[in-house]
Amino acid sequence: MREQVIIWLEQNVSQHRLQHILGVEQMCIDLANCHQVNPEKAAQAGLMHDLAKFFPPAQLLEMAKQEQSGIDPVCIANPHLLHAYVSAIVARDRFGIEDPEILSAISNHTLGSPQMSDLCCIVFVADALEPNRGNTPELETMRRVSRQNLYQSVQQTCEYSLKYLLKTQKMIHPQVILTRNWALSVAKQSEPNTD
Ligand SMILES: Nc1ncnc2c1ncn2[C@@H]1O[C@H](COP(=O)(O)OP(=O)(O)O)[C@@H](O)[C@H]1O
Repeated sequence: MREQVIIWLEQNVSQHRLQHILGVEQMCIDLANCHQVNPEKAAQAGLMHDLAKFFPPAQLLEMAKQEQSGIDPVCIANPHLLHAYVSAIVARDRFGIEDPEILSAISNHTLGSPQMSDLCCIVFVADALEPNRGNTPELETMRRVSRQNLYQSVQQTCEYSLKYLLKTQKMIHPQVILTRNWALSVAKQSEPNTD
């Protein structure tokens, strides 16, 4: 299955994106081991999180509309945001993934979601923090936190994304704010992992 997905990715995403995807896959495995999550599921979700990354906007909109009636206005304005949701559709229809936890982790990797599972949290933070994202002090600190407190890591990842969107004057999808508020509220209650 992994080989099949990689062959498909080689034909459907850039080399640069494939390196990112493999970085996410590996970081998902590491974080899953760290936070007692199933590493095979985490690896599959990481490997398939960006299947639709290079689908054109019209295709993303069409595929999303076939699954759900109401596409929200921010996604209509920026259909690229739908690549996470559509990647889950491709994982299901092209690769036969039926596990709702894996499909949900793929679907939520860009915006997150309040009450999301630990598997979802892992893919969400690994997408932002895998090694190919760079080695700034801020990213290094965030990587440390991702091993210690998954919810604090989700909070930081949301804030990192929000800072970027504000700085570059991009439209903000409100779901990331809901995710950030949820993660903030649970972060303090969760036990730090002293690994
Ligand atoms: N809350 C948000 N609102 C609007 N755009 C967002 C939001 N979060 C991420 N994006 C944008 O959506 C695109 C996809 O995000 P992401 O899946 O994290 O992609 P990448 O792996 O390319 O960074 C990026 O251009 C990112 O800036």
